[in-house]
Amino acid sequence: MKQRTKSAKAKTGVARLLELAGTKKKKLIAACVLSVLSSAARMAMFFTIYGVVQELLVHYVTPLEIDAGRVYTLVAVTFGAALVYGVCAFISSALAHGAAYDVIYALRIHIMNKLGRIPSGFFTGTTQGAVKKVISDDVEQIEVFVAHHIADIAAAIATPLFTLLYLFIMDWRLALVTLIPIFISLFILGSGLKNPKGAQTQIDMHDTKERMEGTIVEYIHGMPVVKIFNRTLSAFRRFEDSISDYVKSVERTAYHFEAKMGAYYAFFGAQLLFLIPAGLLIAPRAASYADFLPVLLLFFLVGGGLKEPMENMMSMVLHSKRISEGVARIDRILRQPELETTGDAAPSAYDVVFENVSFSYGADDTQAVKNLSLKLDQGSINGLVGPSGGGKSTVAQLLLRFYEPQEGRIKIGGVDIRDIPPEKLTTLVSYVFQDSFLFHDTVENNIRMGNKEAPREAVVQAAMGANIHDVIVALPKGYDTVIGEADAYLSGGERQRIAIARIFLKNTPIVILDEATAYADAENESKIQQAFARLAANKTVLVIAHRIRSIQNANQILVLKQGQLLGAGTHETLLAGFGLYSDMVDANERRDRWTIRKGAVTV
Ligand SMILES: Nc1ncnc2c1ncn2[C@@H]1O[C@H](COP(=O)(O)OP(=O)(O)OP(=O)(O)O)[C@@H](O)[C@H]1O
Repeated sequence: MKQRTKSAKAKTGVARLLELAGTKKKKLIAACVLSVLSSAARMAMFFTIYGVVQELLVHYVTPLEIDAGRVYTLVAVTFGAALVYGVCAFISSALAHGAAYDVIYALRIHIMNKLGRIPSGFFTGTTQGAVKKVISDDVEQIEVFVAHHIADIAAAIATPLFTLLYLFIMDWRLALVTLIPIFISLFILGSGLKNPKGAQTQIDMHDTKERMEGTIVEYIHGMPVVKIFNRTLSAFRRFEDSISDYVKSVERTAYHFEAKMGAYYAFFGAQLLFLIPAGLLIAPRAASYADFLPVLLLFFLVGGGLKEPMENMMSMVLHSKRISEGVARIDRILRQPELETTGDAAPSAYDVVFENVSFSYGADDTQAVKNLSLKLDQGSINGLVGPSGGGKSTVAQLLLRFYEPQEGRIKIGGVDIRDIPPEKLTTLVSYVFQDSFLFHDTVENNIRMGNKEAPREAVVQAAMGANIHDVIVALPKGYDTVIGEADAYLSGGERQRIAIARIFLKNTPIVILDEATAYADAENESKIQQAFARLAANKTVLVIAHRIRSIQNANQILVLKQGQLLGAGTHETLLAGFGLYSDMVDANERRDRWTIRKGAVTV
């Protein structure tokens, strides 16, 4: 495994892409061989046609001497070559496409598996967008490359090589003349691509395109906020500006390459321009006009035939930079450090201990948790309170190993969580997020996320425990209703109760509830509170709470400020002896007394 990572590090660009495509090499090699064969058959047609033309021209004054047998054979071979060309091109393309889809399927699964092993803290808002781009766009680019370019390259190298060899044998002078426009056009293209200004215009074009795509996604996501604040026009202006920036960068690139690309295309197909004068010069010196004319015609024909494979090669070279960037982005994910597990322990007790834990999100960030030590007894309910930004969510995420602390240890039942395999840890700790994500799937499958093997009855029991069963059965298709489809609208509190049902079904001995009542209305809140009370029975529970009311009966309340534990105790002991806590309680009570009367907020 280590060796694989080492060799993976050594390769970049197309070489790395081929490595990623590794398992499909046989199909790809077969596709390349068939592509070369189809190209060879295509070129062979030019030579057989040349044979026919030669036969007819040599005997144009004595038609009776035409070797009909040779002509028929050549015509038959031409048809045969056309057939070989068609069949080989078809099978080669089918194999390359098959390999490409296999490769991108395997690659997407590989990336998804890897994502499962990366600490969850990796997935912030920004990385989510980047990961989405890698899995959809970059992997898709690879499909285009594998399906279309790899086999083309084989043909693009083999066909001109063999053809030119044959042409040199036929007439080396005309062969050299055939090469002149190709070399001139390649030189023009190369100088255009190498020019730093040209390279910069291309980079700008890609950057502005990415910015435009980002703005489009942001604009659509932020549409409700834009509307609420009536910022449609200004938001739209930003969106419009990003499109116009992109258009301008495309224009700049087009202007920069205009003359060069024009010259490139003009020369690339300009064999006749050079062959006609060369032919006129050589013809008078040829041994026989009837012998030379078919050769010249052959060069006319084949010169054009050389164009396509070489153009494919050019297009591959032009695309290879984008492919390299995409492969580098895929590798950035594949090379993310994974959660390291140092043991295979399974704790038999479920108390939680933080021992001198310190953590900061980045090297330059201040510590979100500072030398924190705390204990949650098995089967106890613990409230975690403190000012916003105090580190409450960070503590919960450290217990889930979303991040690794830089110092200290976290233990469950006396076992360091680094010694517990991640798949085991998820069976010990569950987390009800503030904003739980529901998949576009049936209600039943969404609850079953908690336990894939659970029978329908267990799913229903869990929904009952979470106080959501009645809402589910009232949906158009009950438990089979697909969440998010027409007539299957669920309120925020209802969605949260579905998330709680998941945790019921998962039935872990340790549960973290993150401000789960923050958005609920009074009715929802009491239903959620009941659900929590049932869920918490006999479990070690950590409630991250903004409402002191919801945790004032907890066995222990922990007060966290700027990442430090400032106090721990019951509601009563903290109230009696800890100023910050009583201030928080006062503030909470004032907030809970708020009423809105006749449009005025009174305290
Ligand atoms: N992904 C992150 N990257 C960098 N810093 C972060 C990240 N998440 C949180 N922080 C910082 O860590 C500190 C603690 O944040 P945390 O979310 O744990 O506090 P909190 O007490 O849960 O806040 P709140 O009650 O507002 O949810 C804050 O200064 C915050 O800005």
